Amino acid sequence: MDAPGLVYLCCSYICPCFQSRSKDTEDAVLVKESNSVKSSPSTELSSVSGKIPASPLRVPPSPGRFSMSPKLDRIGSVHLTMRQVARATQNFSPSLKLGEGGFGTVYKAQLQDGQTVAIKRASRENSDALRSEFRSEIELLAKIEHRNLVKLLGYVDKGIERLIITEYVPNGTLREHLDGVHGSCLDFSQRLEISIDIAHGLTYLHSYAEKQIIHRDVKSSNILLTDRMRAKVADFGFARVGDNESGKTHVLTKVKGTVGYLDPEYMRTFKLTPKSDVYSFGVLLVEILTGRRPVESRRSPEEKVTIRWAFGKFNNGEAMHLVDPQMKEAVDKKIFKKMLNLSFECAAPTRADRPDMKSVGERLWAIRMKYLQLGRGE
Ligand SMILES: Nc1ncnc2c1ncn2[C@@H]1O[C@H](COP(=O)(O)OP(=O)(O)OP(=O)(O)O)[C@@H](O)[C@H]1O
Repeated sequence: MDAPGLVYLCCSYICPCFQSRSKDTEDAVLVKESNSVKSSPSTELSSVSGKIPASPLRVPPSPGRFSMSPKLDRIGSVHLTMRQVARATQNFSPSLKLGEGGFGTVYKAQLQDGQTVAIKRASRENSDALRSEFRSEIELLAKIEHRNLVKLLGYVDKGIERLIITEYVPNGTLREHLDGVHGSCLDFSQRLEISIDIAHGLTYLHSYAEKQIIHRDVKSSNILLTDRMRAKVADFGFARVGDNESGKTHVLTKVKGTVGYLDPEYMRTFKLTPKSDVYSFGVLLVEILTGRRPVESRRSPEEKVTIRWAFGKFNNGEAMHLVDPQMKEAVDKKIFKKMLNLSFECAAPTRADRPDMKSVGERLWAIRMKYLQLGRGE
């Protein structure tokens, strides 16, 4: 890491934003409920300063969101009636439940043509409040196609039911794999490939999608894995369209995201840019390398905030103490340090010090080259 980056990080960790969140945001935390015990709940923070409405229901239509198109129910390749959905999910059978998030419940479903899909069903009690989130997810997903992003297949909006049909990604979440829930733990090479996949998915959103998209909820439970351990970024419920076309550098908006992954500058200023995703990616990269969640509440105070703990160890020359003990193979010190360096740069407190997602992908790719050369004994 270059010196300025380190200086900024040091300042931040002496007085970390995790602890010194501006009072106005802390006073007005609107929590997007998460029933998942495994993942950190996504939250929505809103200013009470008067500049930004406190309630999501009072937010005026913003130019950053697409308007609801009447043809929306024709998007995607899968068009289902509620009766077909009921059949495909065996009446939303608990046995087909894949998981639960702030938006509702996700089911595995088998279509009549044999195709397996995932169906996200908005919870009834939240369906009105979450309607805009639902629309946001639909409209954004409909416009993207990339192998590292979960693909939207269809959508149903009938009466009180709101359902999103996406490709089914069969191998659980990244967090589950770091927890060893699926048997063997991820080895270093898998972690490196997964990091590259995530970086590529985010680069597409930031730089190559029809409109710039900021995900806003990059975290390990939103990364789904395929049978071949390729990663796909999921859950666009919080995604926002960026404002790069009009030449603006940021979008002014309520703070949404998940505690521990949230960009401190965005939390402080309400200014959202793709660099907020870069910050979350930095936190996620530390999680991938160490296996630890961004906030480990049961640990001693100096180890609670993983990135701060990791940065301290790294600066004390103890980088190799950070290797996830679940990784059984010997991890090359140089390669590991390069990855840590990159994660700290991404999680720099000031966004100007963070690289953009495209160069993060390129740097991970260069690390991969080095890693492969080492494996060949070059
Ligand atoms: N396309 C999919 N294929 C397979 N499993 C999925 C798919 N989408 C979601 N899941 C499963 O359902 C769970 C819940 O997903 P969901 O996106 O609703 O919530 P979350 O991201 O875990 O939480 P939150 O919405 O609060 O951030 C995921 O953790 C995952 O296990």
